[in-house]
Amino acid sequence: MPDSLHDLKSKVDNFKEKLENVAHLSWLGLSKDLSSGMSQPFWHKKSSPRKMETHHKRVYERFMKFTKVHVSDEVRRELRKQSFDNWQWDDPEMLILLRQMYIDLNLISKLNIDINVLHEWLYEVYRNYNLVPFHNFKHCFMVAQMMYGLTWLIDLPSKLDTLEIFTLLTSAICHDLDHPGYNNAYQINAKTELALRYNDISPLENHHCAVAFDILKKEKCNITRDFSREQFKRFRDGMIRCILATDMAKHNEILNSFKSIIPHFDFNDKEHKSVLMMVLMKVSDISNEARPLSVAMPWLDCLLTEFFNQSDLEKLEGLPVAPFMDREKVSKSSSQIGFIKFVLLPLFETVGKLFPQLESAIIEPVRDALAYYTEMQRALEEEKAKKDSLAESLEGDKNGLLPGKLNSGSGTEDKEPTGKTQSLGHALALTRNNSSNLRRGSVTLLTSKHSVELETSPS
Ligand SMILES: Nc1nc2c(ncn2[C@@H]2O[C@@H]3COP(=O)(O)O[C@H]3[C@H]2O)c(=O)[nH]1
Ligand SMILES: [Zn+2]
Repeated sequence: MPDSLHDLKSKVDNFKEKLENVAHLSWLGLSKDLSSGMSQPFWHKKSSPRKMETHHKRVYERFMKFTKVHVSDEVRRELRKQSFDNWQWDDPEMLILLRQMYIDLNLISKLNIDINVLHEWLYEVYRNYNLVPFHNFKHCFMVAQMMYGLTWLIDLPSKLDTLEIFTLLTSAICHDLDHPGYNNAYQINAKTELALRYNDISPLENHHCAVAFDILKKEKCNITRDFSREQFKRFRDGMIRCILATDMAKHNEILNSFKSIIPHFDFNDKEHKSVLMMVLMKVSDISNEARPLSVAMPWLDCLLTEFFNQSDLEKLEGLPVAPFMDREKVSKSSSQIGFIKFVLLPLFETVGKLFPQLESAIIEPVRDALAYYTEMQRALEEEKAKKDSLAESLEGDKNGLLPGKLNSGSGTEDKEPTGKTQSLGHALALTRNNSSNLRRGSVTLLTSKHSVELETSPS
């Protein structure tokens, strides 16, 4: 290698090393801003298998480096909160945080888990999540983090045994392994290999669970290595139940069986505990809207991106398309209003009967989210009505029905200076940035707390 090139390479290596060292600073505070590196969503990274391998290797190296770093008490406290912001942390850091959950729940010491085996297992789990918009490693992390937060909030260590706590956290981490980004309906309608293998019965969830046990079969990743036969059986039964419970086709069945035991719930009853574990999995899996808006909104974008990718493919392949996934029929607000009203709140409120602590921690935030999306929907409809009436007026004008009214340069749109806010009630105001935005159908919603750019659906 010529000297000048060698010199340049060593400078680049040096700079890379410095950058990685700066990354350590994030352990000192909680406000690391990675937004500059996020100009493109992570699933847009087009990667060849070789590039992926290199990327994984780098994640592994950074993760291993971080295992030597102490996680501050402040971060450990934050990790227990429902408001935890995953967007501030990158993948190696999230691996460290998952590791910390096992440590802080005393699972390592009580179940005699080799910490190096835990590292290998976590990395292998990470590698088995795909770069899809929603069902990726970050989602696995968030579900595990919610489960971890709930564990402390409702004091599970005093109600469940160590193996059950281990089963819950491990199920949360493994529950979407190798998700392809297309749901069960697609698998079944497209007659994919997974649907054939599992005879159309929860093909994805069966697959996630099978991959989880495949990973544990590797000796260097086997965190259950020291379990007795009885412990492993109990863990395996629990994992299978918890992961299969995340199939939304089972939603009503599980919720109803939980409702029926609430009046006489007994923490000494194995079956009661098992149903509770399934319900906690479900709560954690669909809990994004219990998070602050700044955390939840990007997740909704990810979810809708995955939905729309699927429905686009279904249209191309001539397969049935679910209306809630169809970009022609769904908006953020319509999607969330239905989901929160008919799925989230009935589930969360039922669990809240057994654990009143959930009221302020996750039920109230979900009610706030419902109010927010309801206002968003109202604003969209109002905007659409205005657009429709403007279009009608213009049409009438073209036909000579409204002489001079709109082309006099004093139409409603032109009268209002750019950025003027029109009141839409106390919680929310609708601002038009400028007339070109209006034409594109884009509005900005300003609430007392948040500001959100909206794309209205084409009319
Ligand atoms: N509309 C909507 N659906 C959600 C939300 N969170 C989870 N879901 C759905 O709930 C499902 C849970 O199981 P999946 O992960 O298969 O797919 C998930 C989504 O279809 C949300 O915030 N909004
Ligand atoms: Zn999930």
